[in-house]
Amino acid sequence: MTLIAPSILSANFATLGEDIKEVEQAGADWIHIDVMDGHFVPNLTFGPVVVNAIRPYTKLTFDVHLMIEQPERYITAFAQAGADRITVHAEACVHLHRVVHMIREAGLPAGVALNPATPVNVLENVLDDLDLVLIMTVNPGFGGQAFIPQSIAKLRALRTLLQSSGRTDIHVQVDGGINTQTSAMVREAGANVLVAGSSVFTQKDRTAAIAALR
Ligand SMILES: O=C(CO)[C@@H](O)[C@H](O)COP(=O)(O)O
Ligand SMILES: [Fe+2]
Repeated sequence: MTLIAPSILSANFATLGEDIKEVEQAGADWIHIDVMDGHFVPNLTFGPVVVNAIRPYTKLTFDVHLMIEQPERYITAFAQAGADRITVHAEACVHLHRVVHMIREAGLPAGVALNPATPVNVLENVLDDLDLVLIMTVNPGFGGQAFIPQSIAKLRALRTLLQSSGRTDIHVQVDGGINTQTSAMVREAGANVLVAGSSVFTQKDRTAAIAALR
């Protein structure tokens, strides 16, 4: 089954709670929350205070995508603020194994994200502890960018790695440039969790937008 995770990066920040309720009613499975620090990526968004503020608006899974350096400094704070799962970037962690364990010790499923230029083999030694792999299909930092076509070959390489490791149960998430055209391609290549920002929030009919992606 394909899960759709609207990214609130493309929501209206002045009415964030209402936008979240609206996509929940429109059929969203998870709410994708992009945290950016202006260092790891050239953009700034929000921290645990905002996650805590929007928590009462939905019971949907809060899928927190940390695009920050040294994410280990903030795992506990996001867990306490209401994150249901946390994904960190392999490129942002000197001690990736330790950070993955910190997420699990906070009681949450752990994800690792890979930038477009990072090969899937960096996951080999942490795969046992993962619940999700996020293949970035754009360079992280902004919504509304074009899907990078090489991502398809990378998804296939990930599928081969998961099969050879006996971990076909791991969620394969894609993020960036997912729309009605690219969703079919990434699903065929093995993705089962589709993050979508602009292709959901720019549409008036969000129920139709989510259904079309699924
Ligand atoms: O993590 C990110 C961007 O770095 C995303 O989650 C974006 O929010 C996706 O936006 P669209 O490409 O779907 O507009
Ligand atoms: Fe994201």
